[in-house]
Amino acid sequence: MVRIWTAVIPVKRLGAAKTRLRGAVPADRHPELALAMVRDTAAAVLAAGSVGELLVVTDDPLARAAARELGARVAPDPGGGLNAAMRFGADEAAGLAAYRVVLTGDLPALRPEQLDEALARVSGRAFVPDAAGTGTVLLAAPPGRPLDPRFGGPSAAAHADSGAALLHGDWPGLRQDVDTAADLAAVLALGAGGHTCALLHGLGMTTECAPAA
Ligand SMILES: Nc1nc2c(ncn2[C@@H]2O[C@H](COP(=O)(O)OP(=O)(O)OP(=O)(O)O)[C@@H](O)[C@H]2O)c(=O)[nH]1
Ligand SMILES: C=C(OP(=O)(O)O)C(=O)O
Repeated sequence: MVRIWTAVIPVKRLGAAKTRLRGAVPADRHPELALAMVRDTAAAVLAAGSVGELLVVTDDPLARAAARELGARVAPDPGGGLNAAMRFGADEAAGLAAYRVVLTGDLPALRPEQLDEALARVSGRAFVPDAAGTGTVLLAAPPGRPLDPRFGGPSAAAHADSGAALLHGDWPGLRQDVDTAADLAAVLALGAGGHTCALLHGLGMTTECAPAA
């Protein structure tokens, strides 16, 4: 039986987002890059067959508009940082009765089938580490189970220590979050989603864009 998940993506105000990525594109295009990555992540999540609904938790007006345009629901940022936003989206806005999965909004090479495959392997509370192995890109909780997110810093170890199961699989697009300019190059090599690729193409940073996922 295919389980249908409610996905949650938290998004920081774009003007304050992705500070470690600053300098990868001209400063006046930086918020656009952060938004393009959110758009590509959200579009791939919404295209996943096992996702029934996407909830974007943000106070950013442009991110709210983009999320709605894609067909996502929007919830306000409760304040208190990343984990508070994830907890609010998953356990309160979506509700404990749902199958819930949170993803970071910086996965522009995500492919829907990689997310479907990862979600199909979830039993209990579970997570997917990022490409570096230290951070987390996805945390899932089954009905009745609080999400208990521990993102920020070396969160893969924190999630494992909290009893979440580590999901194994060949999901390069899912794992490749973008924190630095080197991550952006990795995403281009994997095939960035349409919004991110178009922006980077316009800046002369890549010669071609594959069709969006
Ligand atoms: N709603 C909400 N989302 C957040 C908050 N802090 C981070 N996020 C989001 O959480 C996800 C993962 O965060 P990070 O990869 O650390 O992104 P970041 O904080 O923009 O990046 P740095 O400034 O480089 O640390 C991204 O989708 C962020 O937009 C917050 O306080 N509220
Ligand atoms: C917030 C996190 O991501 P990053 O370190 O990639 O910003 C995390 O992995 O917990």
